Amino acid sequence: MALAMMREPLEAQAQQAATPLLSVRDVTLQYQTRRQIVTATYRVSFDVQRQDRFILLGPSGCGKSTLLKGIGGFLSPVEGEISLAGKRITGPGADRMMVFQEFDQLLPWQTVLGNVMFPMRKTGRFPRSEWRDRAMRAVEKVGLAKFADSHPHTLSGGMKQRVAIARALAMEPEILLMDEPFAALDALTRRRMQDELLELWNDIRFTLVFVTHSIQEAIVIGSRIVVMTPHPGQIRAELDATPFKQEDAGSEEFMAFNRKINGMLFGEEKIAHG
Ligand SMILES: Nc1ncnc2c1ncn2[C@@H]1O[C@H](COP(=O)(O)OP(=O)(O)OP(=O)(O)O)[C@@H](O)[C@H]1O
Repeated sequence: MALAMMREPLEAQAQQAATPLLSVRDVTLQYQTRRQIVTATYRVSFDVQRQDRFILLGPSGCGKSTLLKGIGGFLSPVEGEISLAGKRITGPGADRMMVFQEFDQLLPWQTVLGNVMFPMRKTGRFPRSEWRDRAMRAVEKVGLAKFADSHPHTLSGGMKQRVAIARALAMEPEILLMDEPFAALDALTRRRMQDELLELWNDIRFTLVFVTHSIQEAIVIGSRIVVMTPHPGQIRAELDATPFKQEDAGSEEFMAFNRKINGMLFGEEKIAHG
């Protein structure tokens, strides 16, 4: 009897472990404009497991940002289903936090700390007494403790992105959604931010869905890479990128993997000549 009672939670635990954190099933996403219906993604399916660094890679206009909007709950599929931990996503929620490319995603009248506390205030996710400490810990994690009382206009682009990342992670979301977060940075800062994001991941092991159209960035950041076709976006391939690190970027294996993805995106001809 006791054993039978114990079995149920174990089975429930096993089932939870087997359920992907995020499941995207046959999802078609569309925009209705005044003149026409634009199909951004067509019957896209993939699963994201806990602690994945999951990359959506594809040419401009293939629907990467639209998929993030769908996962964020800002756009509903016209076909298919997106679910988080087995529950259908029907709208935005604090369990999914987004970081964008734009530097102006911060509130200019709030300090760094104020910005990081803002979503806690808005959602009441944690007790009020914890907001400041939680925000400060996140600000420290991204190396901005000295700038906690500064306003966004006094910060560099990279620092603003760090604040946006701190603000998202401070909410302890189930998934961090990043839409080309480093695309507007100079090459050196971009590389540093990639390293820092990976350090943060090593530390906290969050689940990440990251949009980029840089093959190099996808390989460096990702544990899994979904390669999408041009408009309307579909899945061309799903690849394992765990063996590749930033420091391997010059290796033959890394370059061969890069060429393989390049071929998938731009056709075999480019591989032969590239
Ligand atoms: N608000 C909108 N209204 C109508 N069509 C839209 C809207 N936003 C995006 N689209 C269209 O949906 C398709 C997918 O756009 P999306 O921005 O998701 O692509 P993307 O892969 O993120 O591109 P990029 O890499 O250039 O950001 C494109 O054809 C785009 O023109």
